[in-house]
Amino acid sequence: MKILVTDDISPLGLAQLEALPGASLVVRTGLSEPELMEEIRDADALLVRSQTQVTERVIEAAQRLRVIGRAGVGVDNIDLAAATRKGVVVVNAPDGNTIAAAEHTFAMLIASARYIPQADASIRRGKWDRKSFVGVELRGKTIAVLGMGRIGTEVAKRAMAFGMRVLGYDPFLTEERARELGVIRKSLEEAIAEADFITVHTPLTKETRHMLNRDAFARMKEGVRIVNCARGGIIDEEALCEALASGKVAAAALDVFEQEPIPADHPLLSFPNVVVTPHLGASTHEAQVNVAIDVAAEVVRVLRGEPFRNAVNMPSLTKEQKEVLEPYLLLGEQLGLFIAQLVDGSIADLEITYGGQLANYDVAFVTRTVLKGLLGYRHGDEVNYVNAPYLAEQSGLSVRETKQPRSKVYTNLLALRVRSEDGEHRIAGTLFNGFGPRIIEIDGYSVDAPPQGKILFTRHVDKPGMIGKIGTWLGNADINIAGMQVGRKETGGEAVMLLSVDRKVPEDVLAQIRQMEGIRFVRAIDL
Ligand SMILES: NC(=O)C1=CN([C@@H]2O[C@H](COP(=O)(O)OP(=O)(O)OC[C@H]3O[C@@H](n4cnc5c(N)ncnc54)[C@H](O)[C@@H]3O)[C@@H](O)[C@H]2O)C=CC1
Ligand SMILES: O=C(O)CCC(=O)C(=O)O
Repeated sequence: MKILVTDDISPLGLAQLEALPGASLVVRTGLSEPELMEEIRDADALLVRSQTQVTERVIEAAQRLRVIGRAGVGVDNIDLAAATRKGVVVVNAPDGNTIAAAEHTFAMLIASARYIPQADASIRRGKWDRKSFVGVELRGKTIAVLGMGRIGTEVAKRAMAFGMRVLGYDPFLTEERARELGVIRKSLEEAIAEADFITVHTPLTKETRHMLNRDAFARMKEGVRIVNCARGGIIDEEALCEALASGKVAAAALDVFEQEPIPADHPLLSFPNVVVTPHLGASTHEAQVNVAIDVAAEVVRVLRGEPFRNAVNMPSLTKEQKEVLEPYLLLGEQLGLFIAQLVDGSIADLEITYGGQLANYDVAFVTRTVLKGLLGYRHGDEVNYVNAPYLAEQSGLSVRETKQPRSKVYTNLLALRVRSEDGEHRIAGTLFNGFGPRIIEIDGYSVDAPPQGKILFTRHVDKPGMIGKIGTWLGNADINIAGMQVGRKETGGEAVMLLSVDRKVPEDVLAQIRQMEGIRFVRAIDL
């Protein structure tokens, strides 16, 4: 198993990966895209920080890749859509560098308010200039924190400790949470218009790209100070240069840039009131150990097939969710796999009904397992929990989830209905206390069978001798029957039968059974 590491990641984290049986760790930093494409070809896992650009071409070149681990928060250097398409799970380490980034933001804010780097440089040039570096105090000033997530919140707390009035803008910041933190909740327009200092802490997304643009700078106070320790691109650098040149912006402190490394002749570097660092927000010993240990543990979990917490391109389960939902994950996949084998032709739509207590949970992950079972039957190993929803969408399958919390018959119910060119099929399952997952209904007939193993499923006329004849065909083919379940709605109507068999019923035996008088439908199911 090859684990490729292409950025500087703490050896304390990598040790966990080296300890994996059969793992071979390959550390190669500073690779060009073609070199990375070559190196990733036979890799099972890739670990990066922010430097490696994991492009679509790189992901497509990988033949065995299962996981990309990002030792840090931002994943804008990874083509998530390409990873999802390819079924590669992307995990990050979102908690380990929060404090490092918040403290760096404050270091930058104070450095720019008090001209510390400029004064330091002046002394080193042999001067003792006390007039050029008169700064501003933080106490009593207003700071706008754009993005009140982990880092923004820590920055807000520190700003309050300095006696600042803190305005918070974040679509997910509730009034209650803002009050709890002592932050004044504002719209983006209000926040940037009132602030003496503006600091950004959002990810770089389509919405946040150039969030601070010409228009935004025009609305700001004269002499505002800007800090960006989140991502280059959230601030339009051209607009910032204009605002610095006009004096609208008194100072800027930047750790991140639209292009990294920032070109030495970049116009921003010509402003003496701009303080810069080379993307050092997470560069503390503590943070680098934290993120390396966290991300390596996640990658180990993915490689071992264990549940992981911080997936970026699929939902993760909390410990509590996992405890409740785990048996349904298996049931969902088995029901999906079962119904896929009942259907002929392409499936147009799928309805998943969550009934009883199950309806009260976030069932997104269960839906993924159903899709994996359903699509995996036809597309094989190419389908996994990461790309199943994408592949469903690609194949034009419409998926509908319905919830019926008041299901009276079963405490929990998971039912699938698919519509295809040849009609409709339905299957339902539940979890019986002490008996595990059971199939309880197929095409409207009540049954009670475990969703596993090799099964012969028939729908036939309910008349004497049918079961015996089918049994004889199986006996002639030397196929042992391990269990049997029958179900019918009324005597003499139609019945269904599920025979657990020791090996899959081959096509020639199916053909013989299919020709029997009274047989309506027969399938060899392999779960
Ligand atoms: N300079 C550095 O070395 C580091 C930079 N970062 C950057 O900081 C960013 C934030 O990190 P965390 O606080 O840990 O992430 P987080 O996910 O906890 O917080 C991000 C917040 O931004 C908010 N947000 C998203 N879109 C928004 C929008 N359009 N307007 C306003 N708010 C929006 C979200 O609701 C969320 O609360 C990361 O995405 C990363 O790019 C993180 C660590 C180190
Ligand atoms: O890996 C690094 O040093 C950068 C950290 C960062 O930008 C992040 O975690 O988003």
